Amino acid sequence: MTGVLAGRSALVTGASRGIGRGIALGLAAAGADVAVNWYRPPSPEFGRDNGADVASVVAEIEAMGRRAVAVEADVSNGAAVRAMVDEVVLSLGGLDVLVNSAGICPFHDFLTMPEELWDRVHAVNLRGAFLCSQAAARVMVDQGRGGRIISVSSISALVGGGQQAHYTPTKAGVHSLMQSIAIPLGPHGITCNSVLPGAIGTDINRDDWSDPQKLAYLNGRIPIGRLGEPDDVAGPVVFLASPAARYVTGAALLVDGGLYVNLQ
Ligand SMILES: NC(=O)C1=CN([C@@H]2O[C@H](COP(=O)(O)OP(=O)(O)OC[C@H]3O[C@@H](n4cnc5c(N)ncnc54)[C@H](OP(=O)(O)O)[C@@H]3O)[C@@H](O)[C@H]2O)C=CC1
Ligand SMILES: C[C@H](O)[C@@H]1OC(=O)[C@H](O)[C@@H]1O
Repeated sequence: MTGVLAGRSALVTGASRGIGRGIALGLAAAGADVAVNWYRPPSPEFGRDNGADVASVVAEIEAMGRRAVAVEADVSNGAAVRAMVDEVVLSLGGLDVLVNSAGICPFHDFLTMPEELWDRVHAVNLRGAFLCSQAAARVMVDQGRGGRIISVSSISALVGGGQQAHYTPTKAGVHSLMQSIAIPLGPHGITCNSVLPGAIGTDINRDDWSDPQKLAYLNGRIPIGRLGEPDDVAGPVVFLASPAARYVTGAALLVDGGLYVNLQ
């Protein structure tokens, strides 16, 4: 879908690596200028500093002839999110597409799960999607030319995970958020949808999938015959961002190679 997003400005959260990075590159390949969100943790115990990763994403987008800007913000922090959106509008001249991709999933047993971990996963995954969607929607409404809000939910919105009692409710919540905000934003020409990726190889599941048995099990359940890659998610997101999807709102699109339907 080369060029379908020419003249559009997009913000992708959590775009320093993984699925968000793939989406940022996909939107740029379709013609959009892209703001690349990343998060610098306050100290190493909260994660690594991925400043170098985000610089390489910006460079790749610029090499396609598109404008790109790196915007640092913790998506769970309302003031930081609103400042980020202001910065995007200043840098790119507006905002037409928001993709909520930032997310965390520190696997943990349910019985010993600390409240703080539950709160942090909800803050980044669900509160972050709310804050970014609200800030972006305010700009889109003021601009008066419609817009697109697309959230990366998950197959985990539909099924459980034994080590993911904190995570799966956030992914169900993210899709539910898109359904609810599709209603007030529809009259402004802003569509709100979610994509539900299945098993996509990124840093988020690197440790979990280091177990060869688990990897073989997952591979065996996917009718398409392989795990997903970030670029597999980018195509459906570009579609939802494109004029072709103008009448699609409040929808959820599984992007899982058939994993969900393959019970036996
Ligand atoms: N991989 C999979 O199988 C699936 C993933 N998903 C979802 O896809 C999304 C992306 O995950 P994936 O690419 O796999 O994971 P990665 O761990 O590779 O990437 C996570 C991204 O989120 C960013 N991030 C984390 N915390 C924050 C924060 N507080 N503020 C801003 N950005 C933050 C990271 O930024 P930084 O580099 O700066 O730390 C990074 O760019 C998540 O929402 C996840 O739930 C859904 C279904 C399947
Ligand atoms: C992090 C997991 O491996 C991954 O995230 C999801 O949302 C998928 O359902 C997988 O569980």
